[in-house]
Amino acid sequence: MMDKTRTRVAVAGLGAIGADVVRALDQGIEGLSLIAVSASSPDKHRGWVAGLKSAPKIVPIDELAEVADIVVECAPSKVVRSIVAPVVERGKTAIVLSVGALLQNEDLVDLARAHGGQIIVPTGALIGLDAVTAAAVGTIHSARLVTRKPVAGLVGAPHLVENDIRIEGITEPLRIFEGSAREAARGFPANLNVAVALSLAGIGPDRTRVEIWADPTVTRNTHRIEVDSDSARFSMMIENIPSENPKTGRITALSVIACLRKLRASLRIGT
Ligand SMILES: NC(=O)C1=CN([C@@H]2O[C@H](COP(=O)(O)OP(=O)(O)OC[C@H]3O[C@@H](n4cnc5c(N)ncnc54)[C@H](O)[C@@H]3O)[C@@H](O)[C@H]2O)C=CC1
Ligand SMILES: O=C([O-])CC(=O)C(=O)O
Repeated sequence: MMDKTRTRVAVAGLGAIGADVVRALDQGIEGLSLIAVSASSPDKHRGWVAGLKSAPKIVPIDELAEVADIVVECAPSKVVRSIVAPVVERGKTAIVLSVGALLQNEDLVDLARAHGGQIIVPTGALIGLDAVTAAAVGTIHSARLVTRKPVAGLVGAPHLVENDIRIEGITEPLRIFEGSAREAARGFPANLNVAVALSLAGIGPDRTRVEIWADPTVTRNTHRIEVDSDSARFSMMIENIPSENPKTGRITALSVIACLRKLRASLRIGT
């Protein structure tokens, strides 16, 4: 029987991030129960899901909000709206990984506000959002992100296709984009969530500057942030080991798990 004091969590998408988050919930996170998952091809995942201790239900994404208190979105950006809207409309919590999609669906935040729901964006593949959100309480003068990714982490991005920029076979680092976080999200919807996360933590998608390099000399997805504010100046770099999905760093799923642990933890560290 379900323990009513536990918060019911559902996970939408069982790819690189979602599968790790499901495994962690199944192994146990204080105060949380894994109740349901969604997959684009349920039959492919049925055996794996049945083998979990918690044996969550597999339901379509639009049913997750009914059965869970918290829904973790780990799916492609095009389905973010159909996952998040029903959750926040019910005054519940959505943890969103496809952060870039929030820029095309800004009203989701208004919807959450109107119904007492909440959208949580974990630090994900980035570093330092604790410091950025703290600095944003004061005044941030500038925020900049420089991303370097191996070619495999960038191929197929709309910005490259639309501008006929070929990166397969390059032998030296090539700067493929410079612009705002909003433009980066449009041009690299599956590769630059970090730019949008930084911008939402700091000075917004239009003032946050982004540079992207396709770099055949790196094996890791590398992000450097530089922030100048009236309380501190800082720069930080993270070098992410790609997961089974070359666009996604391994640390991203761990960031979600850390975020879930914080929800009900007796000791909570960090902003
Ligand atoms: N915030 C951050 O720092 C980061 C965010 N991301 C984003 O997180 C999201 C998930 O990333 P990954 O796990 O690496 O992607 P992935 O491609 O490995 O997994 C996505 C999964 O969603 C499933 N899916 C597609 N449509 C669905 C539907 N209608 N219902 C249920 N499942 C569906 C796919 O079959 C796939 O298994 C992506 O949008 C990615 O861009 C990725 C890395 C870092
Ligand atoms: O660094 C990573 O692994 C993922 C990334 O850039 C993103 O999705 O924004």
